[in-house]
Amino acid sequence: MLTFQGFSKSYADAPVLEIQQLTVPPGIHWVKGRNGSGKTTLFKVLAGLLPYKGDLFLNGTVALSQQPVLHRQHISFGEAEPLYPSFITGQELVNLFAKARQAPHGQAAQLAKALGAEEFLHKATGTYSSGMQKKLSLVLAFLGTPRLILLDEPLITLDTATVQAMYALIKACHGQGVSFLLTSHQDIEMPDLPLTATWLVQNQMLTLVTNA
Ligand SMILES: Nc1ncnc2c1ncn2[C@@H]1O[C@H](COP(=O)(O)OP(=O)(O)OP(=O)(O)O)[C@@H](O)[C@H]1O
Repeated sequence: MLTFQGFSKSYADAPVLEIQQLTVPPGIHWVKGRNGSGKTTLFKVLAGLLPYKGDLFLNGTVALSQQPVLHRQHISFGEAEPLYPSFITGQELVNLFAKARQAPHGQAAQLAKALGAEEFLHKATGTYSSGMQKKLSLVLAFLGTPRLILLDEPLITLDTATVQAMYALIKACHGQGVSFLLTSHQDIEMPDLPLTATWLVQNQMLTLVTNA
């Protein structure tokens, strides 16, 4: 699903990630690592938000650095602590993302309903609680037809019902061939999620810990 070749990421002269050759297969992957190990940096690179060296391929063919439009259509990213311009409404953001990602008709409303966001999307995001911002970020992450969804700390600030709704969405998308990379500091039980593998970001590398 995701192939790294001679990949590295540094901030100024400080190396954070160095992955010479690695292929992550399709599926649902849990990415673990200590604070500051490089998980968010990895996700931001994969989401096309940060520059890097080397090559990254999605499904063997899409070279992410050379096909930025396809890249953003195929990989979406839900940030750990999303922040939006306070004056814009959730619905305006949803409409923007739906258009940019060519989301199927009706998908945005379905996602908003499933994640319990429909009752507040008409309000400006500056009025949202952190849980409401998180729900909006999940709606945006699932919009369109991404092949890989990156969810950084998806559990933080979500209530129990929304966590279950998110698991159901992950499971449904996985059934349609979508892959996921998830991070979490909480050792949570995910009995309903068919986890493919667990990875560790450590010493600048991404290392396989367990195959499910
Ligand atoms: N914008 C930046 N400029 C310089 N260094 C940065 C920047 N962002 C992150 N770093 C550094 O990169 C390293 C990895 O940070 P990153 O945020 O990716 O870690 P993380 O594994 O997501 O951590 P956490 O679990 O605490 O969220 C850290 O040493 C951090 O100080």
